[in-house]
Amino acid sequence: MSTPTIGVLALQGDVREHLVALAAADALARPVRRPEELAEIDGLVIPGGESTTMSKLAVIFGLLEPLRERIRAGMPVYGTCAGMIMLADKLLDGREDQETLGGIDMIVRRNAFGRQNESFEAAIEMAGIEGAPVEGVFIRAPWVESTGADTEVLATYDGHTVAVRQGNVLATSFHPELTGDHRVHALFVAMVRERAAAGSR
Ligand SMILES: NC(=O)CC[C@H](N)C(=O)O
Repeated sequence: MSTPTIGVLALQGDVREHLVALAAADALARPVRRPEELAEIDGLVIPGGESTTMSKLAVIFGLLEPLRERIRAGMPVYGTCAGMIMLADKLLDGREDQETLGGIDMIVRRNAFGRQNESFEAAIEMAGIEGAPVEGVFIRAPWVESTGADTEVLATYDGHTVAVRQGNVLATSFHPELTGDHRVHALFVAMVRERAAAGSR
């Protein structure tokens, strides 16, 4: 496959950092704000930021249903922090009217680490990432409270699940886009390539 095009949901949050990390991991990266733009991408990153705002803007921009549809149809998606929250089938401690896209059979607790410690860094051993542990940057981060049978736990910290994958959907509580280490983005770009290769077979 030629270089995959990967969108970064650009409603709110640390969009620019993801664009840089994706480009470093050999993808064509572009911001996505409008439903029409979904037709042009092979995969999508949902950045960190504030999930309540992102959810509100996704409704206003008419993106909620189109995004849900693409995820159901198998488009690879990677969510960091607020992005992980957006990918949860079920959410705890969300705002009452907060919508998620879903995509991973898991229950995510919003601001779970935040209650203990607003932000911190920790070395994270993550399945699928070779070599040294990933530097996990946690900022008012969620954790995964429980997962369904088809959801793979890729990493834990302090007994809590902080990285998961279900099929084509990947999520981390932490922010690899802030560290200059592009291995997690490279893992996601490989998922996008695999999916595209399977589709063209
Ligand atoms: N760094 C982050 O993305 C924080 C997530 C934020 N606490 C939320 O609920 O959306």
